[in-house]
Amino acid sequence: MNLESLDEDSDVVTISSSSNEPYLNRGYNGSKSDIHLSDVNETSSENGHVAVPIFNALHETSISAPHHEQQQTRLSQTNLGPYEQQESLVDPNSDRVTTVLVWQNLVVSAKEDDKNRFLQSLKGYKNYVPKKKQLLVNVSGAITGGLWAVMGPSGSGKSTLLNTLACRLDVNTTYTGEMRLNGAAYDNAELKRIAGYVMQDDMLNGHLTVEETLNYTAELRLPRHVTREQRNDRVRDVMNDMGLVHVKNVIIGTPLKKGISGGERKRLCVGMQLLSRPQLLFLDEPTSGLDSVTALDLLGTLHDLAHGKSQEKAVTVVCSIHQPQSKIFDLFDSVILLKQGNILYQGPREQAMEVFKQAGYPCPLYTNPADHLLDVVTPPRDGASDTSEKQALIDSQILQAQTPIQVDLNLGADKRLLYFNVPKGPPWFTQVRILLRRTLQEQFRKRDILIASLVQTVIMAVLIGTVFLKIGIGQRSVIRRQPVLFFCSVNQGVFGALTVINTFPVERALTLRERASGTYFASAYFIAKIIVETLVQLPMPIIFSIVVYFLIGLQPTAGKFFIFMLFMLLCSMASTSLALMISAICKTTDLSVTVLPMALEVSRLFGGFFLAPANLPKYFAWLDALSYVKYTYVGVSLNELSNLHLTCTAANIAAGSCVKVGETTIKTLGFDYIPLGGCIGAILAYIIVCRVIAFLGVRFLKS
Ligand SMILES: Nc1ncnc2c1ncn2[C@@H]1O[C@H](COP(=O)(O)OP(=O)(O)OP(=O)(O)O)[C@@H](O)[C@H]1O
Repeated sequence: MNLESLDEDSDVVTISSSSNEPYLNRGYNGSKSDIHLSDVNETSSENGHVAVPIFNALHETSISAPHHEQQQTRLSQTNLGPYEQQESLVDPNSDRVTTVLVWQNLVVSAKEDDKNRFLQSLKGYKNYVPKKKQLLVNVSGAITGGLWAVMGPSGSGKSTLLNTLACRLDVNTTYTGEMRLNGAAYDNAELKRIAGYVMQDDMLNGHLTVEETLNYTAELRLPRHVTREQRNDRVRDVMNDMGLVHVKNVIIGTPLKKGISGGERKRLCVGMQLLSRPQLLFLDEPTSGLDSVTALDLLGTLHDLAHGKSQEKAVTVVCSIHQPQSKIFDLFDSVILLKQGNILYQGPREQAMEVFKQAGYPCPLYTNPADHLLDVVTPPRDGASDTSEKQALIDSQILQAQTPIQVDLNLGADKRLLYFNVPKGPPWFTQVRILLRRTLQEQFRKRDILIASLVQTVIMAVLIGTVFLKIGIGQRSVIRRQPVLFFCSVNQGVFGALTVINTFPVERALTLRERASGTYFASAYFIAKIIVETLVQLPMPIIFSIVVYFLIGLQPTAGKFFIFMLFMLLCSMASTSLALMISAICKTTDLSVTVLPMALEVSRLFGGFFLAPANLPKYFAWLDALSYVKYTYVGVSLNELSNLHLTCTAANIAAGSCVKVGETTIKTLGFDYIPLGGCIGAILAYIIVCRVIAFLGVRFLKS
C-alpha cells in the first residue's frame, strides 16, 4: 500500500493498496483499488449522528521527511486509531460502556509563574509581557470503553492531558478547544458526579482504618436514597474487589505510624472512587512507588473493572503511566502516546506496534513493547546537534504511518441520559453530621496529642500558680498582679495556635482533594471542623483557670472566676482562629509556621503590658486594635481590679504610696477606656473575622 497524496489542510489522504498486508486486513477489509479516506471514514450511526472515522492507513514505503514546519503541523493533527479494531476489544456502542469522552483542538497553556514575573519587574523590565507555555498543542482524540494507557516521556504532558479532561487544571493553566462527554459539553461539577480521579500521591486520613475510610466516603458520596444496608453492601463489595478485606481494620497510617502498605493505599484510593460507581475513572501514575507484583495486581483489577468483570457496568479507565512492564502493558486495550504536548499515536495497543514497525521501528525480539515505544520517541540526552532533526524525522515517520483523521464530537450522544441521571449525594446537614463524627473519631485517635496538651496545661498552670502563689491583697500584690494576669493571657494565646498550625495545612490539602471529588461542601467541612476544634479545646482553658486562679488567690467570687475562665477560653479560641486563618491563606505548613510566630509576637507586643494602650504612638493604633492578647489582658485586669480592696501598712501610708482600691490601678494603667463587655465583644469579633477569612481561604484558594 502506498501513500499517494497527503492533503494536510483537509485531512484527506489518498492511498493505494498494493498488497494484502495483515494489518490492513484487520483495520479495513478493502480491495486493492485506490481508497479515498474521506469516503471510507464516515459512516452513520443508528441515531443519525456521524460516527467517528474508522480507518487507519498504514504504508509500506518509506516517505521522505517533511521539513520542520510540516512536522509541526502534522504533530498538531489528530491521529485516531481505527475504531473498527477498538470495537473488537471494547465496543463504544455496547450497553456495558456508558461513557465516551471526545476532545478536539485542545490547547493547554500555563501562565508564567508570579515569582518570575516579579523577578523580571525587579530587573526593571516594566513592559515585560508574561510568557505562556504550551503544555498541550492542539490535540484531539476520543476515549471510548476499555483500559487506556496515556504514555510518553517525562514532561510530555500525560498528567496535563488527564487533568484537562478531568477538569482539574490548576489556576495558572488555561485551555481552549472542546471536550465532550457523551456528546455534551461538561464542567467539573458535572464530571465529578460520574467520574473518579485517583491522584498520583495518595492523600488519606492516616488515623482512620480502611473500613472506616470507605464507610465515611460511602456516606458522603452515595445518593440520599441509598439505604444503610445497601451502603454496607457496597463497601463490602469494594473491599472484596480491591482485595482489602484482610486489612479492613488496619489504620491507614501516617509518616510516624505504620499502617497499610503502599499498594493497599493505592487500592483504597481506587476503591473510594469506585463506591459511587463511576462511569469513568482517571488514574495518574497508579503504579508509581509500587513493586512489580503489586503494580500488576492493581492493573489486573483495573482491567477487570474496564471490562465489567467486577461490576455490572464496565468503567472506562484512563491511566497515565510512565514505563509499564510488558505484562502490565499487555493489559491495556488502547494507548495514547504523547510527546512534547502532541499526540503521536492513539488507538489499540497492538496496533501501535504495527504503526511503529511500518514507520521503520519494529520492536526487537525480547524487548518490552512499552519500553520500545518510549525508546523510539524519547530524545537521547547526549546533546548532539542533530538530535532534534532526528527526532522530528522519527515523529513524522510515526505520524505518516497512520492517517490523521477528525473526531466526532457527538460520539456517545445516544448515552446521554445515563450521564444526566446521576442522583445527588446527602444534603448539607447530613454532611455536617457525618463530618462531625469523622472529625471526632480522628481526634479520638489523636488522643496522645490531646493528653500531651492537657499535661502541658496542668504543668504550666501549676508553675504559674506556684511562682505567684497567694499574691494576697497587700501593696506588694499591686505590682505582682499585672505580670501574672498578662502571663496567663499570653499562655492561653499561644498553645492552641501551635497545635493547629502543624496539622491544618495537611488537613486542608486532603480537604481540597475530597472536595475536588465532590465529596462534600466546603462549608459543611468547616462547620464540623470548628465545632470539634472548640470541643477539643474547651478542657484546656477550663483546667488552666481552675488551677491558676486558686493557687494565685485572685478575688474569690464565683462571678469573677467564671469571667476569668471565659477570657482564657476566648483567648485560646482567638489564637486557634488566627492560626486557622494563617494556614488557610499560606496553604503550606512551612509558610504557616514562618508567619504565625510573627503574628503571635505582634499580639504580645501590643498586649497592653509593655506599653499601656494610651501611651502607644498613634500610627500603631491599628496593631493595638488587632491584639487579642491585649483585650484578654485588659479584660482580666478589669475583672480582677474592680472592687478589689487592698491593705496598706503604716509605712505605706507614711510614704504616701498606698493604693487602696483596684480602680486606682485601672486608671493608672489607662484601662478604663474600654468596658469589660467591650473586651469580650472585641475578642468575639476577632474570632469571627479570622474564621470567616479562614473559611474563604478553604473555599476559594484551590491549590
Ligand atoms: N502549571 C504549570 N506551569 C508551567 N509548566 C507546567 C505546569 N504544569 C505542567 N507544566 C509543564 O508541562 C510539561 C508537561 O507536564 P506533565 O506533568 O503533564 O508531564 P508528564 O508527562 O505527566 O510528566 P511526568 O511523567 O514526569 O509526570 C512539563 O514540562 C511541565 O514542567
